[in-house]
Amino acid sequence: MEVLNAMRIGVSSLRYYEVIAYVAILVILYYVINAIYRVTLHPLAKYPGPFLQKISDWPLVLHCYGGNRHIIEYQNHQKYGKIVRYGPNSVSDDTLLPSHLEKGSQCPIPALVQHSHVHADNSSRKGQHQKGEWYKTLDISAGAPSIQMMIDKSEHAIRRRTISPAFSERALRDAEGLIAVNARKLADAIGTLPDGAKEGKWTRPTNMNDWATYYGFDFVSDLGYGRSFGMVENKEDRWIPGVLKSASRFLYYVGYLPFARLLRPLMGTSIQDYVGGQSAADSLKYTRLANGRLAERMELERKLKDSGKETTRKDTFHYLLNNKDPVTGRGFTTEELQADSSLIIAAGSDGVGLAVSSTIFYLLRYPTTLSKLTYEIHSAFADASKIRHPKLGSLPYLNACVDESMRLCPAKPSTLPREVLSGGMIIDGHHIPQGISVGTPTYVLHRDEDIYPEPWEYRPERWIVDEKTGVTTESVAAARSAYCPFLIGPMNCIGKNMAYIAVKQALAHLLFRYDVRQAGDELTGGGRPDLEEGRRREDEYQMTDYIIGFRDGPMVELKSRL
Ligand code: HEM
Repeated sequence: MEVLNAMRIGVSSLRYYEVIAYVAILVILYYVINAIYRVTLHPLAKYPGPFLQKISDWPLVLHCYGGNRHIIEYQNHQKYGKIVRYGPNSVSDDTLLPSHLEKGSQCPIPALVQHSHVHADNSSRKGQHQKGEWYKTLDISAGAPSIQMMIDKSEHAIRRRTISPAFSERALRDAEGLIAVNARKLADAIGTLPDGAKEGKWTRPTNMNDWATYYGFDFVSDLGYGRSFGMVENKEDRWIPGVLKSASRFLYYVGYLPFARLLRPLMGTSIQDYVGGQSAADSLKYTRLANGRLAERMELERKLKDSGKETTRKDTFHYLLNNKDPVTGRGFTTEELQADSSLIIAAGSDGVGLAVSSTIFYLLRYPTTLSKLTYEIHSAFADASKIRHPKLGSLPYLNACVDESMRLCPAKPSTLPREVLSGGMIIDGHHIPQGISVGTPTYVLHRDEDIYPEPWEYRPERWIVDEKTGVTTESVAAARSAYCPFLIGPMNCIGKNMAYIAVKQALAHLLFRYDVRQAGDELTGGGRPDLEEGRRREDEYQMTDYIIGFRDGPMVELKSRL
């Protein structure tokens, strides 16, 4: 008691600035001791990585904020090797297991794609992992998790079963007609650019990425809600892609903030309109937009039911509003539907936009490839109305061009975090303990020169077995097995087949209708010598990584071929 009294007297006799100084010293001491622990006794202490990233998560937050995380990850793996510690509790692994290659395995699966993206269903199995904490901030504003946020595997499986009919073979067959309408509108709209209408004239320069992005949003909303945004034809809604980009940046870095869990309860409230800058406000604006789209669609469904009519068009939300999980009988709550509404617009639109604009960039950079692809498309279809599957899906060069674009520009280029569960897991012979975040950076993996010789080159031929080019069955199998723009396993992209159709429809319609050339002396959209290190390759289409790869350019001109 006396001691306590003495302490109280001691503290009360301190001046306020002395108290602040002592508190500051204690805080600094805490961080210094923590940093020393993280580089000495911490279970990840032996793994190489940049010093600041070993002791703090703040560099990662800055990389996400700056949009260059994929580039930093590439540089780190070049410098430190296959396993890199990129945060106090996080490691990434970028290469194939050498043992698989030596054995000449048909399916040399990358170390962490195998472990972290293909989830283990047996909960007692060693090597268990689940999606990391970062996922908890995605789509959080809706008040319930979206399917992508579902961390618990059995809960995810229920959600996936319920959503699956919207992406089934049958749904895809119905979808292609609608996607083709959107692709035709894209080609029509580009043709009405000034000058292009006059026969034999090139259009004025236009930004291919803008058009590809409008198309991505239009097809996703048409397919999702039965009503297109109409961005290709009208300017009214063209503000939406900018808001999504800004919102995406916000959700990216906020999810990695060391105090993210304290912020989560505030997310989705009007506080975001005032605190957190423009991107926080945009995140809320985007949520309201997605909620609004859903509310309209729910109202339509209600009216249809009241009138006893069946919908003639089965869009994605027709399935989501009416489906129940066949095993548990559970349907979706409104909050879950809102979260999936935000997810589906974001997941579908920019991924497809990126694949289309990056393909056009690389085709302009490689004129022989452009000629070969144009020839293939023209030989396959007598007129634009015939551009449909199964023929569209069977064009080997088009398939190879699309795969090569997504190899170089995967829509989610950086490490997607997976958390190791109890029992730990073994990666490349290393035991990684529980609680550690692991993952594979797709951008880095897709540039592994053992699997993709001359990895920076856009070479669709690497996907086609051909004696003349020296591409063997084995090399194509190796390239395929490490290829993961949609990830691998039960939590991969459910819209993968739809995305392929949308990308091929757009490219086929554009190249069928037009000759395309770069506008001006330089091909825009690539790296430049005056940019930061890692962004200086003129032949590499540049992405700004805010979860999804955002981009600009190329500026193009088009001339009608018909
Ligand atoms: C080229 C285009 C696309 C690419 C590269 C792509 C890529 C991906 C990736 C990598 C994931 C996993 C994300 C994670 O685990 O964090 C994912 C998930 C997802 N994607 Fe896509 N996507 C594309 C287009 C689409 C389209 C068109 C749709 C729907 C219309 C869609 C719907 C979804 C959904 C719903 C998920 C969550 C799946 C789940 O958690 O079970 N995506 N996508």
